[in-house]
Amino acid sequence: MKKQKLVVVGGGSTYTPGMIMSLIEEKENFPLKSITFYDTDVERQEKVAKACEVILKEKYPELEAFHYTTDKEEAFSNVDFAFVQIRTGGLAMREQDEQISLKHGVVGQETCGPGGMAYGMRSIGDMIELVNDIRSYSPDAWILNYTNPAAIVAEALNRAFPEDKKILNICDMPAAIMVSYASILKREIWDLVPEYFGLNHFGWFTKLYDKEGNDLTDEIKSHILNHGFLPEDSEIVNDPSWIKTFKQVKTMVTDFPEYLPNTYLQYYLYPQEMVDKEDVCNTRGRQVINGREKRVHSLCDQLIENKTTDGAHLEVDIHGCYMIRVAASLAYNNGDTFIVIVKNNGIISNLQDDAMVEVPAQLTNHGPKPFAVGKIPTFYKGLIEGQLAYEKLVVAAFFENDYNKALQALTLNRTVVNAPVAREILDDMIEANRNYWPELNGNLKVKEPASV
Ligand SMILES: NC(=O)c1ccc[n+]([C@@H]2O[C@H](COP(=O)([O-])OP(=O)(O)OC[C@H]3O[C@@H](n4cnc5c(N)ncnc54)[C@H](O)[C@@H]3O)[C@@H](O)[C@H]2O)c1
Ligand SMILES: O=P(O)(O)OC[C@H]1O[C@H](O[C@H]2[C@H](O)[C@@H](O)[C@@H](O)O[C@@H]2CO)[C@H](O)[C@@H](O)[C@@H]1O
Ligand SMILES: [Mn+2]
Repeated sequence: MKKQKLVVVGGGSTYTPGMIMSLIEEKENFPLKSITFYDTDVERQEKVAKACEVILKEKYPELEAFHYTTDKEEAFSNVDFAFVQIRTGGLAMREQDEQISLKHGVVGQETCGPGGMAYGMRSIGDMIELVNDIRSYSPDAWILNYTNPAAIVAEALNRAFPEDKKILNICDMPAAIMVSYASILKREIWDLVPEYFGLNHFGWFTKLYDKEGNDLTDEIKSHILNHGFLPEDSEIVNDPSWIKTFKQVKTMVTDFPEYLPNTYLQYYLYPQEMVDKEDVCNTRGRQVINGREKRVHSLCDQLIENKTTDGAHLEVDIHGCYMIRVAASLAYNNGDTFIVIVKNNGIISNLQDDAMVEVPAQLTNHGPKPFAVGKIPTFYKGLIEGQLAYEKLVVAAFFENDYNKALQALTLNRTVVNAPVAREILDDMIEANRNYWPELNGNLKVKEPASV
């Protein structure tokens, strides 16, 4: 097997140590020659990189090189794979997105509703720049992207690079849900074969089989209805916020029993309930700043100080393994099936061709070969088309610097609906994102005529 040269973009991410542990776990499936970290934040990356150096020395001695850099040429020259996981504006801007939305009585969330729009408008520019940079040094590398909001990033990258067949956007949420299915069924996640359709963070499992073709869907549904649903992946198993989110799946299956929902649908189907249970001073972004970020940074400090992994709490997680198994299937033509984000082109036959949909696809060295979904029923089609229009309008607002398209987008979003509220949120988001968003023109609010 050819050994791969990998660059992790966003080397300072809180997910990087988990990714490194997963690369070690998966070294037989995806053997590496070299790993380089690239980040724009020297200090943030250095802490994580120095810790990863300790892990790699002990657990990946056969790795020929490990570097970290803020120099694009050094990072992107001659690589086979780029794993991209950046967060433009950092977790501080995530918290602000969530708080602005909640102050207007609307869902405050990283990728859903106004938070997703604000984050999307921040991510797009950096992602386009990164793809251009990677392509100028490694024209043939696979670019696998986790950067959120993946739905909006995928739409924007498809618009900016329509001919580039080696960019693949993915999300770990369907896989994390499948980890819970696997636990219910007392099986391995990799033995399960899903049927799934939707947009990113907006989809449904229609069937779940094992590799022998046995249909396990009803067993999962009745388990959820009778015993509820819980997270099982190591990263989230004990996280109270994720536990609440997974528990909400029972309500969704009770109300809409036809298919098994992605956890993110809770924000669109029960927006008021989601707002009511939030604390504006302790949004999810704040919980991550005080939780995962602190935990990862103190783990890094411990590794750097002790120069050994002895006594360090290091875990493999589905987030890392999923990206790596996707990469392995592309690199070695394995033809394994994964849920990924691709251009519709008839996969969902009653949805427009240019939608970026999330569906199962066989991954070979020629890229994803998605399986046909066929016609989807009216309820799902209606929900998806509204969300798709919102996503496309956000991307159009970015590319065309168009205030009115941004306003249309927010008004269409199920978490907002009221146009005056959409306008107030948009204006607050513009103010908060002055350093990140392009300037939007054409605010057509008609002023009251002056009285005569
Ligand atoms: N698709 C998925 O299912 C999925 C799952 C988990 C996380 N994510 C995404 O992964 C990303 C990382 O999340 P995190 O919580 O670890 O964030 P983080 O802020 O801890 O890490 C992101 C890193 O990216 C760096 N960065 C920012 N802009 C950059 C740029 N232009 N070039 C290079 N580096 C840059 C930052 O300095 C930081 O070190 C986010 O976009 C998050 O939403 C996606
Ligand atoms: O609120 P956060 O920052 O904890 O999570 C936001 C991300 O949530 C999903 O990723 C989960 C993933 O599903 C799970 O397996 C594990 O690895 O944790 C991740 C986050 O904790 C979602 O798919 C991402 O898009 C979100 O960014
Ligand atoms: Mn995701």
